Amino acid sequence: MKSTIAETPKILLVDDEVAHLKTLERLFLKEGYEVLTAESGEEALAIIRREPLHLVLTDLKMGKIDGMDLLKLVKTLQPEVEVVLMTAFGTVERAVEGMKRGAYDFVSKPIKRATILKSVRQGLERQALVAENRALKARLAGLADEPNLVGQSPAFRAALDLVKQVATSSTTVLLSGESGTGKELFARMIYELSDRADAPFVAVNCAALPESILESELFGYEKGAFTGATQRKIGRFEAADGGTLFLDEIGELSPQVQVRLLRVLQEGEFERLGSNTPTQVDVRIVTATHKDLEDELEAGNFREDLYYRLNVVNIEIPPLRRRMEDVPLLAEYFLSKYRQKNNRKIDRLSRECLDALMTYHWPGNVRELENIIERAVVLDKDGSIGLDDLPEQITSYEPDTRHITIPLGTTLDEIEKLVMHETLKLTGGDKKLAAKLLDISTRTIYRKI
Ligand SMILES: Nc1ncnc2c1ncn2[C@@H]1O[C@H](COP(=O)(O)OP(=O)(O)OP(=O)(O)O)[C@@H](O)[C@H]1O
Repeated sequence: MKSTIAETPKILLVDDEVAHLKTLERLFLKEGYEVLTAESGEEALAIIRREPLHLVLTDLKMGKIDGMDLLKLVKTLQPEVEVVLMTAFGTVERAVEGMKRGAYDFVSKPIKRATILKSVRQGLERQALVAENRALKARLAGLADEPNLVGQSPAFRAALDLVKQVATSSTTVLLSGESGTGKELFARMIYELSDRADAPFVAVNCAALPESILESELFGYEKGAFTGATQRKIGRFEAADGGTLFLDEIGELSPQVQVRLLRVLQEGEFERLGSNTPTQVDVRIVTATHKDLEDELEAGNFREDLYYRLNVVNIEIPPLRRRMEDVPLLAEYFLSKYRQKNNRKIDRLSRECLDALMTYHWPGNVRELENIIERAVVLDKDGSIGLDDLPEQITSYEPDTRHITIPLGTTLDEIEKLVMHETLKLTGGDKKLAAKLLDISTRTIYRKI
């Protein structure tokens, strides 16, 4: 059976017998694989560090880094890559030990063509299955567990864990995070997981209404309380009685409304506008802000006593650019959402499209990503979302050159070189300035170059 992998499989051959390595290379090239070769364990390690692979076929007995070492290194750096070991007479026991440590198979030298081809093909098939399984599981974990909150990154999970922890109490929660990070969704999640899930969830955006209207919206009014108050109206606090009131953009509250809110929090009661009789309510309050409320405290715009009442538990939702691992999951989620909604047949996001999404800095966070995928679904003509379906702000985005990403598994030596190189690029080749930034002497920088 031919391999079921869609991509061209990329395999690394490692053997210190050069003639043997060449024979193997020809054999696998003929099969249509992409083949990389290494004549030593050290050379192989350098490749494993930088190249995503599907399978490694390595001799067991080599110099300083042997096949067994490589097996462990592969399983550490690229755990999904399958390893097939080649053993000479007398090393079969080591090969069996290798299987225990995660090698897919071993073949004995002298190598028979049919045997090794079969072993590598099967190894590749398993690799593809494992990778696919993992992708599906990650997607399911993101989708099924919380129907509308998608994300797998540790930063996102930590915020979600906190939500689960506090949901069942009646504690006041302050959600902070940039615009579009999903604060409202988090508030709904707190509500859905709480004991109050059968009572109402009422959301008010404090920034959307002018002060006078906000006050009457929140607390309600009696007939005749002001011109136009032709009949009594209950406010959102009363509407949310027994349930949860979500106040979005809490940083926008006027001093007057802050005082009234503080009183509800302290005493569980308030008066409708135009009334002297207090109304009692039992409401759980969840608030959200994209502003830094501590700054607002310092600037005197927000009451300290109210801040401490609201901020009993603070859940910070990280901006999307700090959890880029979530971008592919969210993109897939929105693709399937808008594909269904618009009745479109689009099976995938192209590699280039995903790369572009992974490079962008997402100032508008998840909301921006959602809008972009919705637009792409509507614009798409060929059944696959490509670069041409993305707006210019994404395709022409130049990433910040002041940061570099270094994969784990890079040697300190290489890290040093990389940082020096990038710092010199940043200073336009000015070595003195680079030395200052790196906090080393100019002499050292010349020496290292
Ligand atoms: N983790 C997520 N999974 C799925 N959808 C998300 C997620 N986070 C945000 N969204 C979606 O992104 C959009 C913006 O989310 P939301 O309105 O909750 O953000 P917000 O932080 O309250 O924004 P603002 O501060 O501007 O009010 C919504 O359509 C929401 O459904």
